[in-house]
Order: sequence, then structure tokens, then C-alpha cells
Amino acid sequence: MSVIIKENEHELSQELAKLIETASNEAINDHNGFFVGVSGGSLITLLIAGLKGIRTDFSKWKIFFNDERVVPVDDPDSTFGAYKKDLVGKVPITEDQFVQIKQGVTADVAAKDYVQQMAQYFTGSWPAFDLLLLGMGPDGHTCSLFPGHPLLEDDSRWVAPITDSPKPPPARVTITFPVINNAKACIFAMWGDGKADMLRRVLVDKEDLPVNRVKPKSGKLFWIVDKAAGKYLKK
Ligand SMILES: O=C(O)[C@H](O)[C@@H](O)[C@H](O)[C@H](O)COP(=O)(O)O
Repeated sequence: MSVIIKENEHELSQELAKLIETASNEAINDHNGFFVGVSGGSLITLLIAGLKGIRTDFSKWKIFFNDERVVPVDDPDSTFGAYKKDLVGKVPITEDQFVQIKQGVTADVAAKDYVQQMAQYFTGSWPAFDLLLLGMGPDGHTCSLFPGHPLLEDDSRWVAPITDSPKPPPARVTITFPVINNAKACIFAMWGDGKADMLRRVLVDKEDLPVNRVKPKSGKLFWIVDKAAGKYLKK
């Protein structure tokens, strides 16, 4: 595991972009495609800032959602809606490169359908993402895997529905831990004072929180944070 502390949000977004560029170019050289999972929340801001400057063949990217809210695309809560509004057009990525959840169905149906969609790109018992870009919530959740929730133990399916998410909106779909830990690399990226306490609990106290269950078998796990978020971490 590597913990990288950058001076500010700008440097953090540049570092994140550099790691994404390397992962993308390696994947494209290896299998002519880059399969990346993205999260919602504040990560999008970092990606908008960083991705513009990277040199890679964006047309080879297929972008999946680590989790997605079961709402219409034009709802302000839709993660795809946010990427469509804020990222498409600013970097050479088109809408159809995103693997979207099925619209107008329950979380259960959307989760099953998402597995079918993923199965068009991955073989094997678990999908092997080239990279997962993860966020951490203030309670230590990642994707839509929340502390104390039974989904933390789900090891039977690639994508699970959740209808009682403590972070609104309640209905979502999320990849499960076996999928996360089968990824070739995982990156947590975050900034700001608001993340500092939880980062201490996670990385210093090593509490049993969902984010601490992210242990990719590949061993490639990065935490990239700014000085404010990392203020309790040793240099
Ligand atoms: O649906 C979501 O909300 C996200 O996918 C979620 O998993 C996010 O990564 C964390 O909640 C952190 O969000 P922030 O970075 O906005 O705190």
C-alpha cells in the first residue's frame, strides 16, 4: 500500500491523473482496452481537474460505476448524470463509453442487469478491473458498502442492490468486495480537513471499517490525499 500526501487539491489531482495515465497506457498495451470503475461524490471534481492533461487513448476506455444511485439520469443524485454533465465534453470521452445502469427498474433488477452488462467485458468468476477509483465517506464507507451493513459480507455476486443506504438516496447498486479486491489496482483520492479524522481512524488506528476491507490481491492500493486530509498521518 502507498500513501501519498500532496500539498493541495491541485497537486493531488495531478498525481491522481499521473497514476491513471500509467494504468491506462499499461492496460491498452496489454489488452487494447482500459476498464475502469469510478465512484460518485467529490471524486468527480478531481477527475475533471486532472484528466484533461493526460496522454492516453481515451477511445479505449470503458467506464463502469463502482456504485450508482437508482434514480433517473437527469436527477441531481445520478452519478452518471454528474459525469455526463461535468466530464463528457471536457475530456475526449463519450457518453456511450459509460456502462450505465438500466433505467426505470428496481435496484434488484438494476443490479442483475449490471452484472449482465459487465459480463460482456469480463470473463472468469470475478471481473478484473484495470483500476478502481474509490472514495471514502465520512463514516468510512466506500462504494455503497456501509459500516455494519450485511452487504459487507456479500461474496456471491458481482453487483448487489441496496435499498437502505444511510447516505441518500437509499436505492443503489454497488460492486461487492470480491470484485474490489480482484481489481489490478485501487486508488482512494480525497482532500480537505473533513476527511482528516476518518483517515486517522482508517490508516493510523486501522479500525475495521469498510474502506479497510479494500485489499486488492494485486497489492496495488494507493491513498492519495492532500495535506489537510492527511494531517494526522506520519510523513
Ligand atoms: O454514491 C456515492 O456517494 C459514492 O459513490 C460514494 O461511494 C462516494 O465515493 C463516497 O460517499 C465519498 O463521497 P465524497 O467523496 O463526496 O465524500
